[in-house]
Amino acid sequence: MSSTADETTIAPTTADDIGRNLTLIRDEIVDTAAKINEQELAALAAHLRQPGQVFVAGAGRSGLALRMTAMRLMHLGLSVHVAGDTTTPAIGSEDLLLVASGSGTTSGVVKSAETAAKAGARIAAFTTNAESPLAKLADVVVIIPAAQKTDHGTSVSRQYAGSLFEQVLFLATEAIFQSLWDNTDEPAEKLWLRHANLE
Ligand SMILES: O=C([C@H](O)CO)[C@H](O)[C@H](O)COP(=O)(O)O
Repeated sequence: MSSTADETTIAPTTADDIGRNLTLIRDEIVDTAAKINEQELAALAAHLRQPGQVFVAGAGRSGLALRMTAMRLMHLGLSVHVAGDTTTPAIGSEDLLLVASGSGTTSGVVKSAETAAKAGARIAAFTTNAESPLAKLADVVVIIPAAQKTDHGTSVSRQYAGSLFEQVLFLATEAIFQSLWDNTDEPAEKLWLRHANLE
């Protein structure tokens, strides 16, 4: 047994534990990804093809998933910024805010969407909740039918908090990137020229 600083006791973890949970997580991801409306994803992809810069915004792990998306969109040649980064400029009326929030209620994220809307920018949102304040602000919404972060003990997912949303969010944006890329003539070598050379 080991204990963490606040006295949570963690019993030894076996290979069986890990295998069972790999299967659980894989199956939840497959089931949830299959339930996404592909027309919604295509509508969001269409917004990414329009002129203008792309700004991504999300809190916590939702925001981290969108940071990965931002890198791929940059590889495709789009002008992409992450909300909150030091060099991120103001969003304008030509631009797109790509935003993700499982709950659709996280205050900083909703505030970003309100600001983008006031600036006349388009808003594309990923959320679990079609009735959320975030969804209501968005021009295009992709519903990921996963648990929200405070849906403890729900039948939708046995994983902790918003993990399933965040995992499927990542896959959904990977599918969008792959589809956009498929519809270019650009080989991987050309995209790679855009990858950071200061890392
Ligand atoms: O980091 C997160 C948390 O660990 C839930 O799994 C969330 O992504 C963060 O709290 C933002 O929440 P949402 O806006 O509801 O995605």
